[in-house]
Order: sequence, then C-alpha cells, then structure tokens
Amino acid sequence: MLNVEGLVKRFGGFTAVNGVSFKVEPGEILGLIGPNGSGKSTIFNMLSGTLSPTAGSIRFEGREIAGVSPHSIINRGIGRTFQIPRPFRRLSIFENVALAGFYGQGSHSQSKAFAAAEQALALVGLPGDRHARVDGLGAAGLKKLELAKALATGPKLLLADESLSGLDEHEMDQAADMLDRIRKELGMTIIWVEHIMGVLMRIVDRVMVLDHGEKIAEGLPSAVAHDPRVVEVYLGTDSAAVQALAAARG
Ligand SMILES: Nc1ncnc2c1ncn2[C@@H]1O[C@H](COP(=O)(O)OP(=O)(O)OP(=O)(O)O)[C@@H](O)[C@H]1O
Repeated sequence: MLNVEGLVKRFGGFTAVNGVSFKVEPGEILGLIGPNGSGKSTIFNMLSGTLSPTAGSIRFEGREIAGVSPHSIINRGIGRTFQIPRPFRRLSIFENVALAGFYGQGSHSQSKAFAAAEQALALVGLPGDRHARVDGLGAAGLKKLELAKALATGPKLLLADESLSGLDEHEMDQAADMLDRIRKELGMTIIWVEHIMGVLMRIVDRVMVLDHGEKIAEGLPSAVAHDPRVVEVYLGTDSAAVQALAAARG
C-alpha cells in the first residue's frame, strides 16, 4: 500500500531524516517510535504533504506522492491526526468533523460531508447531536474529535500522531483499543507515532525504530524489544520506554 524508499529531509545543513525506507501492507498497524528529535514528525509531515522530501520516493497505491500538496494527499486517501488538537472552538463538534469531511472527500456535497461526519462520530463515540459544543470536551474527548476529523476525510491509510499523550492510563487503553477496532472494522491501515510505548507495543503488528533520522530496527514488537541498539538509545533517557521494552519481550 505504501512504499517509502531512501527518504531524506535536510533543513539547511542538518539532516533530520537520512535515507529511511519502509513498506506498509494493507490492514496493518505499523508503530513508529524513537527518542525526541529522531525524525518521526518529519516523516509524518512528508507522508501528509506538509513537507517536501529533499530526496527519496513515497509511493501510495503505486503512485508517487512525494512533494504532492496536503489537500491532494488527503483526497488520495491518507488522513492524519495531530498531536495537539486545535479544533475550531466556535463551531460545534459536528461542524468541526463535517468541515473535515467536506475538505477531505474532494467533493462539494454537503450531504456526503454530513454523512461522513455522522459515521465518524459514531465510530469514536462522540455525540452526533449537531449542536454539542467543543468546550465541554476533556483531553480524551478532544483526542476522539481529532480522530473523528481524520476519519471523516475517508482515509485508507491513517497517520495517528501521539494519540495517547495527555490521557490517563484508563483513557490510553480505551484510545488504543479504539484504533485497533477501527483497523478491524474498517480494514484501515495505520501508522502510529507514539511516545508512550507500552500500549503501542500491545496493539501494533510491527514496529519501526528511528534514531538521529535513521532506521535502527524494524520487526515484531517482541523482537525489536530485544534489539540492543533499541535498548541503548532509550537507556538513561527514558526509563518508561525501557520498562515498556522489557514488558514487550514477554
Ligand atoms: N523546520 C525545521 N527546521 C529545522 N530543524 C527542524 C525542523 N523540523 C524539525 N527539525 C529538526 O529535525 C529533527 C527531527 O525532528 P522531529 O520533530 O521530526 O523529531 P521527532 O522524532 O518527531 O521528535 P519528538 O518525539 O520530540 O516529537 C530535530 O532535531 C528537529 O529539531
């Protein structure tokens, strides 16, 4: 479904992503992890069209999309959530999601956008009531709204960016289960960037690890968790990550 080869992004003289290649198969969840500054967001930004790669190829369903505009990428079926939800506060929950549907479905049909919004809100468990306000939503509700907006664009591939940050443990489990359910019920393919590794390792099929812009490991969560390079990049900097790796080893 997605075939990334030799992806490079330089900012001036600094190389943020250095020759990363990977594939994503239909229906799978790929976890993308790595310490702060390892290049995860930069890769997401290139996949979703907000940054153009310096070099390399991104093929989605056989077509090159590197450097294509964000709007065209959404229309081709790649949707994304953002780490920090920034909904339109003056619009209702429904209007926020319908607007995303209107933008993402590449049509000017209000009825299609409304239907997409209704379906997306039902999937994430937010009220379908057209007047419910964004202001009443807590951290978990805002994450659900973020997900509903992405789903309303009708993606085949969903890029989920830090869907668990700011949630308590119970909410994290619920959010992770929701991604898993969406993958199963809609047959959606997901790439999931997350700092909070424990829950991610439980849900994903495969995991890819970045460090300093390079891919240092890729494979089943249990195998990656055994990789000495992976443990080394987190040692001394992120004790929660080291614990999550130990748990994933089973
Ligand atoms: N627009 C930019 N200009 C210059 N440097 C940038 C730019 N965007 C990102 N970088 C640098 O590229 C590197 C990779 O950043 P990126 O945000 O992709 O990392 P990340 O793995 O997503 O980090 P985090 O986990 O903290 O979100 C960092 O050193 C960052 O400072």
